[in-house]
Amino acid sequence: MSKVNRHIYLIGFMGCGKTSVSIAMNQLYGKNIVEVDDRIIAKEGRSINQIFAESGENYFRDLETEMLKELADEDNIIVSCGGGMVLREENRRLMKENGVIIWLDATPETILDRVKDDDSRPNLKGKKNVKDIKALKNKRADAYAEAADIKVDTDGKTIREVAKEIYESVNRTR
Ligand SMILES: Nc1ncnc2c1ncn2[C@@H]1O[C@H](COP(=O)(O)OP(=O)(O)O)[C@@H](O)[C@H]1O
Ligand SMILES: O=C(O)C1=C[C@@H](OP(=O)(O)O)[C@@H](O)[C@H](O)C1
Ligand SMILES: [Mg+2]
Repeated sequence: MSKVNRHIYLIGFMGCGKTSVSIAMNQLYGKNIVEVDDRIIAKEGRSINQIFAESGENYFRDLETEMLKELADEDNIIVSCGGGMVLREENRRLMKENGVIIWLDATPETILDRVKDDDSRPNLKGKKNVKDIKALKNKRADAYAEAADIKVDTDGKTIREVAKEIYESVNRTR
């Protein structure tokens, strides 16, 4: 085991299932989970839509980095990241230093189907169509690929199946 601190970081585009899969990993395997978005909401006392509208995306990204630094000191947790966590090189480095990084992926069609009725994501405002999702996903693809240790395609799999696949592949590498 090369890394002392073995968090599991879930990364990937919005709607690929990071939040749901982390909850399933808690239910199935008793793993402690941290939802970075929830920590930010609690710290700020406002929604992500409000934070973006009132303080800007860059302010939100600063909070994400701050959270990653705080979480580095905790013990063996599953960290459900927001979809933009990988955008900063510093964040990718912090995750690499502290655990194994799992990239959850899905096709734009699947993503659209999963996010279409949810208005809690400011970066999807006015972009709930395959073309725009594909474009933003492509823009971020290199960052996800650069960060990831393991990629899991989630199309056609249940949340529990994805959780099981992650659990098994992480244990194989440990
Ligand atoms: N593998 C899956 N199969 C079916 N629905 C899924 C799957 N993964 C996530 N979902 C659904 O998609 C929506 C977005 O999932 P969420 O966990 O919030 O994704 P993320 O945190 O990556 O944005 C939720 O309604 C969730 O129930
Ligand atoms: O990809 C993004 O830019 C974002 C993804 C969201 O998290 P999910 O990926 O869990 O939806 C949340 O952090 C915020 O709305 C920004
Ligand atoms: Mg989420």
